[in-house]
Amino acid sequence: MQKIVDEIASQMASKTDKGIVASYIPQLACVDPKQFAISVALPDGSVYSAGCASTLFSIQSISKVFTLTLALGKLGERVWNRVGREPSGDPFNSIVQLEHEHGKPRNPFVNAGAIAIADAIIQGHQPKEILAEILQFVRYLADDESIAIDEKVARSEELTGDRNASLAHFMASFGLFQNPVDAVLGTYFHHCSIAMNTIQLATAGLFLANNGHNPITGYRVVSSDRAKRINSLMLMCGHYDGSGEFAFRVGLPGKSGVGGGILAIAPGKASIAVWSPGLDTIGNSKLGTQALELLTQKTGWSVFGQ
Ligand SMILES: NC(=O)CC[C@H](N)C(=O)O
Repeated sequence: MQKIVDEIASQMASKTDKGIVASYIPQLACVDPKQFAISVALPDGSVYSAGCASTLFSIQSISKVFTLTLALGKLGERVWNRVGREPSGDPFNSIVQLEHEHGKPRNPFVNAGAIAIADAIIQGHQPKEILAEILQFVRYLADDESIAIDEKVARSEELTGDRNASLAHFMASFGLFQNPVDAVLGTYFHHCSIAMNTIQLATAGLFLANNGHNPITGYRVVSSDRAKRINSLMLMCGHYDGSGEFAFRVGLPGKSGVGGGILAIAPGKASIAVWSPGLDTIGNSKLGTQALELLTQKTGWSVFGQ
């Protein structure tokens, strides 16, 4: 495995088109687009990495996998009263579907869906308490107490978050929110601003590759049935309107973030984190996708067959 990840990192280093760094969140535009990292965590707890695997990056929408998992734990099937489970076929921050579908987002991974999930998990608590709980959950999954929120990124998102505020207020106008919109948005912006490296992220995803069981701590995080369902949502919706292309090229459940990270799950085999900040036109990591495509070609990992 070490040889495979080393080969992938050296092939990615030679690519000239590394995509474009997200600029609508100004703090993300400051990141050097030449960076690349990959970590592959196996169910026996071993992790194989190449590139700048200990460099922290903004996990952005990958955090939506963790908040969905928490929401399912707190609300069970009632989560599906708040969000659907269908691919949107629209950009992550699109507002059009929301009007047709009376304020209920298509899935928990588009921005509107994740904002609705943030509202669902606050349950009358202070946003600070919920953020502490989200962070504690991610630290537990990654087995790393050092994971934190990048306050500069959170502030940058808040200052430029008009689109997300529009989505939130629009949903609230249907009477769907249980908490003040500002509290919900603050929670959402902050969980998107969690900073992690690929080693931590690949480790945090292991429960999804291991039937809901965290092989490092020995604890069950979710039932195997729930892990299967989270994986299916990642496959169908994890890359927004690029989900079909990602399934076609990579063949694994995956969740991307505009920070350039992708968490991909090969059920029963591995949890993989890649990071390269340059994005394609849809907002998914350009080299990250290419690296995962190469990895699945080399390993034969795919949920669709060898
Ligand atoms: N695709 C993403 O990673 C988007 C998340 C980002 N925080 C936003 O709200 O726009």
